[in-house]
Amino acid sequence: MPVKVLEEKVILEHPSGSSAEVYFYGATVTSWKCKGKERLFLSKNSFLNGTKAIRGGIPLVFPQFGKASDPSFETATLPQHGICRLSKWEWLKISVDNDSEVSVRFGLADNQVPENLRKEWPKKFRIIYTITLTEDTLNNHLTVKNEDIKSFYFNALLHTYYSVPDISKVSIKGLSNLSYIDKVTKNAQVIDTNDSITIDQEVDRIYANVSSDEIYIDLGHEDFDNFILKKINLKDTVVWNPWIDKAHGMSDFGDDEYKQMVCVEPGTVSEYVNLNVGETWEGGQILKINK
Ligand SMILES: O=P(O)(O)OC[C@H]1O[C@H](O)[C@H](O)[C@@H](O)[C@@H]1O
Repeated sequence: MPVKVLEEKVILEHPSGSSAEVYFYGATVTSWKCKGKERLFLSKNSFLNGTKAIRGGIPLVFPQFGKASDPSFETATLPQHGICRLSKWEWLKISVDNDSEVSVRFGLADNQVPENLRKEWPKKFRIIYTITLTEDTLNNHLTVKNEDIKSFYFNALLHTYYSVPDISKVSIKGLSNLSYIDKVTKNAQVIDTNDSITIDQEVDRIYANVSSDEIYIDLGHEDFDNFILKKINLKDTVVWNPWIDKAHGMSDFGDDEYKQMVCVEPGTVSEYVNLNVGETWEGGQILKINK
């Protein structure tokens, strides 16, 4: 069977041997294996029982990235990163199943969000999340429909944790010579003139309005394929690694695990999308392994 529906998660299997796992909780993709290797990072300390957002894989951020800076804004009382990663999603079954791809769908409407979160953002909406697996790609596609009687604002982001063999060898290309907001130093605008981003300390950056739709994550290791990330209608990119002190401070993250991961997160977070009544917004990413 190319798709196994278990109690807590769905497993997609492609004839080539690639596979993916998606928890109903958060519709969080927790595993993507291809060519015999795990490509996503999932913390060994992550909660998987629905009591806390899953630490790893691809948590979904919506309708607020981080916390809103304006305390009077409509998303201001939501928890960090919003409601999607804290809600149990509906299984909308298999949409494609053939020799080249396996595709499944999950749904989340306002009335499926836990009551304590729903009251903090009482908008009517429906999200369809489509996950498609091929031999060497994973495609995550979101549609958000406004079913309210008023327009609403939102951020959306795919908080993707890549598994890396050694963070000191990783370089990220496609973001050089761009200004970013540095959340670590609280500097409003910084320009990195290096050809690529390397990580040897805590990194937490928001690159806004990135002109290229492709980002390359080079693992710098001959036994590991690199990644190409193609962004679809997601103009911003967040790069994050907690490094030593922040790693120690997270109960659901191993002290040394910062060496095995990097988050490269396409999203629309520098400005809110204003979605009119009855309208639908779409965005997503395609991850591809690349020699
Ligand atoms: O701990 P979480 O709520 O999952 O957030 C984890 C991280 O997410 C993003 O990458 C933010 O830019 C970081 O500031 C934040 O620390």
